[in-house]
Amino acid sequence: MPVKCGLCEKKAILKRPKTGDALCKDCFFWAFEEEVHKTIIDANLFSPGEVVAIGASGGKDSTVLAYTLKTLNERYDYKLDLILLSVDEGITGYRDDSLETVKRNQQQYELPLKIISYKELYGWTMDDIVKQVGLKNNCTFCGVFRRQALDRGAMLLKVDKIVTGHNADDIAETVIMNILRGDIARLKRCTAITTGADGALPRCKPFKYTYEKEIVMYAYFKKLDYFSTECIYSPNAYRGHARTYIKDLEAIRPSSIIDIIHSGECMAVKKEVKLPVQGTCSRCGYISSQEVCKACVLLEGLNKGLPKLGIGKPHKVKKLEAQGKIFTDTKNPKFVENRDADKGSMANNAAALDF
Ligand SMILES: Nc1ncnc2c1ncn2[C@@H]1O[C@H](COP(=O)(O)OP(=O)(O)OP(=O)(O)O)[C@@H](O)[C@H]1O
Repeated sequence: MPVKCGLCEKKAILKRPKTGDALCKDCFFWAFEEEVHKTIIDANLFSPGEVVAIGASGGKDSTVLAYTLKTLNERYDYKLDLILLSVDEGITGYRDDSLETVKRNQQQYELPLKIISYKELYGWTMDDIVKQVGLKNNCTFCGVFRRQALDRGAMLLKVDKIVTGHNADDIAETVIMNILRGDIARLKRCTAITTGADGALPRCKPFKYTYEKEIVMYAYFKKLDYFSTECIYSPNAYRGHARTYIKDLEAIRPSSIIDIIHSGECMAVKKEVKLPVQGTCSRCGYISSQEVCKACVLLEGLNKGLPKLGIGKPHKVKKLEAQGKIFTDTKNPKFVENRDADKGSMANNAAALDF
């Protein structure tokens, strides 16, 4: 006998990975969207009239996020101005193709789109960077630059908030990775649904409690147009291990993903523990817990042919500084000379974008 939908009389066509409920297509869409709505309302993510940039990579998560936010904005009259914001990292055969998907999404969802590139911001594409640094550490450059590029693009657009498609699996992976690395500062903030509310642009994750498998199912049954190829420059190996571990746990007990997020939320850091203090980068003005932000250090390394600069701990940067190989003190006239000589330096490129 066919299994009936748990919410209506229709035939069930799927079993929800998160709850195990048998549902028909329409009830699944409804349950999925309502859970995201509940997350948004419970966390008070948006206020009427806000301009919200959706970090759009063309992948499944951000495509489903754009579609769901547009649907909910209309259904519940959030009164948000939604904009798609894409970062072009300059990865031939990967990002150029996924950006074509975003351009189609722009037409399909009738949302404005802004594309900002590493080349215009930093003077380097990821293709150039990989040629110089090789495959091993390129994810560090890409991750640091993308984070900042999204903020810079959002500031250009004068938006109030950025939303990204980070889902429950991503957050659970990050909790595990931060535990394994003993990174208390990141552990403390990685489960927050909104970050950066205290200074820079707030960044929200409406899919914080949404399972990746359900996002894939939603995209599949809604026949959404998304790009599904992995980045050609090697997936982040360390995250890959955490991902496999989470998937194994999920297979044994689906609630593991939410349980790990809840555990992360419940962890408290003792008052005595010294945590990095958020300030601003003395070079580019971007938020940083160091005198010079990671993006500027990485960029300086690239421009000086020292690509390993900034990979690893800040004390290594201090050592190079002591040896006179780099200058991170903006008040030091020697540094200014060096910075001005840099081809495509952050300062020059940021100025071109009116930052
Ligand atoms: N190039 C980009 N431009 C704009 N936003 C991006 C870009 N890359 C990632 N993001 C944002 O960061 C989120 C997490 O990115 P991640 O690289 O982990 O990819 P993902 O989990 O495969 O997500 P997606 O399926 O949306 O690509 C994305 O959902 C998106 O909102």
